Amino acid sequence: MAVVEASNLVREYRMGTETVRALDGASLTLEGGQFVAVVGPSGAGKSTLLHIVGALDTPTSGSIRVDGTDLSGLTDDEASQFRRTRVGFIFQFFNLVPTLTAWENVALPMLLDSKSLRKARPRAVELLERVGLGDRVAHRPAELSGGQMQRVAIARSLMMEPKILLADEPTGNLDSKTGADVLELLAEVAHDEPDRLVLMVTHDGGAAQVCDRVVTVRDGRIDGRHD
Ligand SMILES: Nc1ncnc2c1ncn2[C@@H]1O[C@H](COP(=O)(O)OP(=O)(O)OP(=O)(O)O)[C@@H](O)[C@H]1O
Repeated sequence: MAVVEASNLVREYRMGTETVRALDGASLTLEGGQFVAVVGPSGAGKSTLLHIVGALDTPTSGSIRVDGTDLSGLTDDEASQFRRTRVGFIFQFFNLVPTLTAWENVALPMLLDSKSLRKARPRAVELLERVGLGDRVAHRPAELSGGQMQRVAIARSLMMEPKILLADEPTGNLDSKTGADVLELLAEVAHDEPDRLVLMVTHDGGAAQVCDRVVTVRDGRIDGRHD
């Protein structure tokens, strides 16, 4: 079963009397076990697409199913539960909590799910080992490099074992060597589990080399083949 099935997505934003069409009939089907890059000109609708796939935004029309769930039918509470438990998010500026250690940041999704942070420690440490940071579990974000902070964020995105990871410009704040290492790690993570999909919006020219598929968004539509 496809992890993402988007059909004819339209997203309009009202700006006073103007209407901006961020997505204009975007259709896309993505299977798991892949690392997919979303590229395209600035303003094309890439982030809007990613936000709809992550249930952070809802389309004006069209249908979207992610990991078997029809997102258009969710209440606000169900959408927030979906985001917390079924999707991992990775951002350009890492979004780590500065006062928490690396392992606490990784374990945080469990706390939000009413589980104790301490109980989640073994799994958080295991995930930090997985991303090459077994010797940094007690460091706070300020004591880590940019690349290390992004690795912590990747470990955190895996905490709830989601089938889909969404990354918005994950290398945008890293130098090219560190960025290449992070792309390599994301590719490994996508291939670790047979059904896992890593979907990444990027302007990084190195992405095409490590990604299994590159999807181009132009004027709110997916260019070319979309199945
Ligand atoms: N919340 C919003 N309110 C109004 N317009 C918006 C909003 N979000 C996005 N847009 C508009 O929708 C269009 C698509 O934006 P989006 O952020 O998806 O593009 P993008 O391809 O991710 O661009 P970039 O590469 O510059 O990040 C743009 O014209 C943008 O100005």
